Amino acid sequence: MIKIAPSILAANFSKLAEEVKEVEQAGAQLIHIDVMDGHFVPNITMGPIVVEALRPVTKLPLDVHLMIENPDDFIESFAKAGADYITVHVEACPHLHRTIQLIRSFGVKPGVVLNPHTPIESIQHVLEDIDMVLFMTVNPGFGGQKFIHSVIPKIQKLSTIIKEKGLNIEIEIDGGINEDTIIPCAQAGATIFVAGSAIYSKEDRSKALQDIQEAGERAILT
Ligand SMILES: O=C(CO)[C@@H](O)[C@H](O)COP(=O)(O)O
Ligand SMILES: [Co+2]
Repeated sequence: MIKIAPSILAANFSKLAEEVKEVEQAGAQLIHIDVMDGHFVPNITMGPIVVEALRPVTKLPLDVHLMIENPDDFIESFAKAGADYITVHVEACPHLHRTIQLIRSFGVKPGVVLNPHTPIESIQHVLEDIDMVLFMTVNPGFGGQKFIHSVIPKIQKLSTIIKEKGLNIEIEIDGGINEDTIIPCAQAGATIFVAGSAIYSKEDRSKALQDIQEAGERAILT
């Protein structure tokens, strides 16, 4: 099954609650929250108070993507604010196994994010400990960028390893996802797709979301 996680980075922040409710009604399965610190990535966005404010607004899982240095310092705050998934960049975690344990200690599902150039070998020793791998298909920091196709072989490779080992890990894709780019990612084995501008820039968000989801579902049937 193909799940869509709209990224609120592309939403209208002056009415964020309505923007979240709209995509929930349209059939979204998660809400993706992009946290940027101006150090790990060249942009600043939102912190735990936004997660806390959105928690009562939706029943959907909150998928918190931390693009920050020293994520260990903020995991408790995001967990207590209501995150369901917390994903950390392998490039920002010198003690990745400890960070994953810390996330799980708060009852939150841990995930690891790989930048487009980062090999999957960097996470091979934590695969038993995580619930999600998030592949960046743009360089993190901004919405509305162009999808990087060279990530697809990595998705295929990890998907094969997950099947061979019988692991229960979701593969999520983030960056430049639309009706066309979802196709090779779904065929490579990904199941969760973040979409920011491809949903929130459209007048009919419901149709945009459903078109992307249907394109992904068609891709795995053919
Ligand atoms: O994490 C990020 C960017 O760093 C993403 O979640 C973007 O917010 C996705 O936006 P689109 O590429 O779908 O517009
Ligand atoms: Co993201």
